[in-house]
Amino acid sequence: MATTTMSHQAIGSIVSHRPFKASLFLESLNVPMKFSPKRFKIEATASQVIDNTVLSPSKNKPFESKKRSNEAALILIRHGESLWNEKNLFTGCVDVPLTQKGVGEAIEAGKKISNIPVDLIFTSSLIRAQMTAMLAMTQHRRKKVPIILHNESVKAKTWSHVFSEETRKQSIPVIVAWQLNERMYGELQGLNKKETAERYGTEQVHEWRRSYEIPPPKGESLEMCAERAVAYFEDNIKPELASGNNVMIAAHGNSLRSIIMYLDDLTSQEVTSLDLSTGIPLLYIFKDGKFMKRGSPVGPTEAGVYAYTKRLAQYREKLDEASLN
Ligand SMILES: O=C(O)[C@H](O)COP(=O)(O)O
Repeated sequence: MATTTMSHQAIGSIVSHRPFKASLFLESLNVPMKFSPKRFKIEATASQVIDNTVLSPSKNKPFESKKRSNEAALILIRHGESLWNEKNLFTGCVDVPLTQKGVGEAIEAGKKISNIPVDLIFTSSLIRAQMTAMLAMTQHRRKKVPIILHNESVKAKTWSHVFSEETRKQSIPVIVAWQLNERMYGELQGLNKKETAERYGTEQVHEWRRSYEIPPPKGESLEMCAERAVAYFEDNIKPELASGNNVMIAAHGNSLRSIIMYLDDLTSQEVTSLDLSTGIPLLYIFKDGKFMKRGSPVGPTEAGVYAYTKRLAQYREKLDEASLN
């Protein structure tokens, strides 16, 4: 699992973000709600949130929806713990499944976002991200069925066609994109992270893992990973958000770091101290062409905190609780 490596300054700037302004988001969906001042409790039900979204046919996806709202939610989730996270091995593009703990993290992440409408899911082509997306959706209040689209060949597409409009409406298309894969870790894939640090030095390994420009031997730098991941985001995901579709992306530590760098306008220096925990969902609202970070929801009926890591989320929660006592 990833550890927190944010500098104090960076932590200060992140934890100082105000809690998730669900009001703004829900108001835009015409959801009647009451906030209790304590913990900003949202009393709108999930069905109110979902039912205020209007389904309609659309462009290239079979089950798309169109909103009355000019806002859309974007949820980012790094996959839960994988079997190689557990063993502390560099994984990169090696396709490793989740551990039991990772399964639990994905389910917990799903509970936190269970009230946020999801119209489209993007995942990498790696099983750990796909498992995370699917497990998270088992917790969703709306109980729509996530269905992986198979557009890799005409046959795959025709053979997986759904013939009922009603069934399609009760489904969420899942789009698999290799561009969202973890950065390719080159000759580090399969090596133990601690042993590699002992062999090459902590500083060198930190540079390979966290710097923007420096690639690991025969692998991708974060910059190279960003070139494909951010281009994919701009070409395929942003237009969906712009047309009002609520999107969830289940991907990886570094493909998401590069997307967050783009969304939060981080410099290549700032991104070196950005580390993501497994299974912490992050919510953004896309409105008027801009991304606003809203937080990591702490529970389906509660406001969130803005935190990239579990430790920061817990820290922020404690601060919030202390300020209310
Ligand atoms: O590919 C891996 O090993 C991890 O998923 C991410 O690696 P990192 O912790 O070095 O970013």
